Amino acid sequence: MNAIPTVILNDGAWFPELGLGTYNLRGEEGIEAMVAAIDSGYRLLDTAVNYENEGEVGEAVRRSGVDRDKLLVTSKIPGRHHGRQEAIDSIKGSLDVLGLDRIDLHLIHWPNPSVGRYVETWRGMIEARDLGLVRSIGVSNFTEDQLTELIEETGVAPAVNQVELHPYFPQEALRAFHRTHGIRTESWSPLARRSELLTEQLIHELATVHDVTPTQVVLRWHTQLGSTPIPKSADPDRQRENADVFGFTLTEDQVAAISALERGRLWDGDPLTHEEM
Ligand SMILES: NC(=O)C1=CN([C@@H]2O[C@H](COP(=O)(O)OP(=O)(O)OC[C@H]3O[C@@H](n4cnc5c(N)ncnc54)[C@H](OP(=O)(O)O)[C@@H]3O)[C@@H](O)[C@H]2O)C=CC1
Ligand SMILES: O=C(O)C(=O)[C@@H](O)[C@H](O)C(=O)CO
Repeated sequence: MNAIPTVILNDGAWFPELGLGTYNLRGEEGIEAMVAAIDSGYRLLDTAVNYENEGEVGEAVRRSGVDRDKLLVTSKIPGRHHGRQEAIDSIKGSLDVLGLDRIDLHLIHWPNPSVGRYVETWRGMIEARDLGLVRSIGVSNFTEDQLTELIEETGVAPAVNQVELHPYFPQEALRAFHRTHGIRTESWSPLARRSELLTEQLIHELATVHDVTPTQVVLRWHTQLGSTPIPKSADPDRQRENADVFGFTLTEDQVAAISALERGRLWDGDPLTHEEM
């Protein structure tokens, strides 16, 4: 398997082109699944306060035997912790639960526009970064207008925006905005949560052409769009399959054909209306 390549974020930090989602990976089984992923070459683990598994992620990092500086842990601030001081306190809480002395990338999980505190929260994140509690700061589920507001109010662009992105919802306009502002796109639910996406005829045809699996076609599409997918799998074989996508290249026409599967979000996760506390 080719090693997972890295890119450089707008703050100079390195960031993998593919990582592991950990939603619902919990307990001893969850820890073992994460350690297996790290053994297979994953270097980015994506968690959140609301996943209630930061403890498992920290334990997997310690058990893996891989140098801490070669691993990257992402966590996220929940809606109930919005506010400047609340954000700093939330990050300190995450560090405690993780049992780590630094979080590599911290995100605002959802903007929660009706609460109206994401700019204040962002100011707290900037402070936390300056205090050395987190290395990089970013957001999740932010729209173009909300990103613009953060940048205009604070002068600091997020390093990453983690958003719903898969062939059914390719987010072309938002990705173009990210490129203009040096924001790295990260794809959540990159496999569309194993919906019928993996049975699409086009995806199967391309898998045959490249002698890979349908899942690998989809994940390679993400990386060629310039986004970091974070597929979740509890299974070591599927984890290896998902990470082994850097040995073939889709043509531009093939990438465009996959993007043409667009049909919308998986569920009602529109950040202008969906809020999570
Ligand atoms: N910021 C946000 O608001 C959000 C962030 N996320 C993040 O994104 C991550 C990934 O998204 P998620 O929603 O979990 O969905 P994914 O698109 O990653 O799909 C996960 C599902 O696909 C299955 N799967 C994984 N690999 C394969 C494979 N090779 N073949 C067949 N099936 C496979 C998994 O099953 P199995 O485990 O059995 O392999 C699981 O059922 C989350 O874990 C979380 O970290 C997700 C949603 C929102
Ligand atoms: O997984 C996440 O990060 C979430 O924000 C979840 O709430 C996810 O959106 C979900 O599972 C909602 O059904």
